Amino acid sequence: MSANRLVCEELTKTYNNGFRLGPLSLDISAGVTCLVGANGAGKSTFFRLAATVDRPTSGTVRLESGDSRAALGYLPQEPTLPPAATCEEFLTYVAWLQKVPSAARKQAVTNALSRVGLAEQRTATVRSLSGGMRRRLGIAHAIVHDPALLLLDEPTVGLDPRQRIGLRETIANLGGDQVVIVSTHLVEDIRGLADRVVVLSEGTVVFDGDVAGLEQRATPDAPGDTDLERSIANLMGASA
Ligand SMILES: Nc1ncnc2c1ncn2[C@@H]1O[C@H](COP(=O)(O)OP(=O)(O)OP(=O)(O)O)[C@@H](O)[C@H]1O
Repeated sequence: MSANRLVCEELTKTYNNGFRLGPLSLDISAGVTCLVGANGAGKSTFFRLAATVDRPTSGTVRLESGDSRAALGYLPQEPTLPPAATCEEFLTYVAWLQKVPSAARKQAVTNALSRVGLAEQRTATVRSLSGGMRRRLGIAHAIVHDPALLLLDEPTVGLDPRQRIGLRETIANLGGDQVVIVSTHLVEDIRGLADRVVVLSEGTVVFDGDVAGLEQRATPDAPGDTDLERSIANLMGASA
């Protein structure tokens, strides 16, 4: 049985513009966790620390993995995809980079394409894909090596409503024994996706719980059309 967890202990990151993330102490287990916050709340900063592409000012973040699988898949906010490559060529290259053994590479690419609903686009070039398909290819690139921890930074930004629904279904189906963390500031993403919601405001955790618990935080005077919108509006202003 898998026991994958992302564990943060007193994690902080300070920038010289005065912004400070944390201290965060979080234990995130398998399933989909949505990291929610207004622009500048610290979501991408957290992702860069969790992906170990940036170092904390203090504290620790580590993946505790119950098996020996590859550690990390990371979809940054603006992934770079090679326009002239086909989906298959690109993912085969990524699988090689991620040290998927050559005998298993073809199957890994097939699995990743089918998990994101791009099986029929296998031989299509990246430049011929729609925006939504490119986002899904970005996710395929993050999951081709079946990582224990999957970090998706604002995967639904820039998509039309239909594409967002499709992508949410793709992400919801990933779940399983992976720790999946999705950053978003879109309320409908949270409702469609989250097993757990962590709301950040100005670098601090102001809510950590499930969607039902989040809805209970709504107050009638807050802006928004639903309890979820009203509670998030409240929380985003919480540390202001
Ligand atoms: N490399 C950096 N150097 C200095 N300051 C930074 C750096 N990266 C982010 N910041 C600052 O840290 C704060 C948090 O930024 P961050 O990008 O983590 O927020 P975010 O929640 O991801 O926002 P958005 O939704 O706009 O992407 C901001 O004040 C930002 O200006």
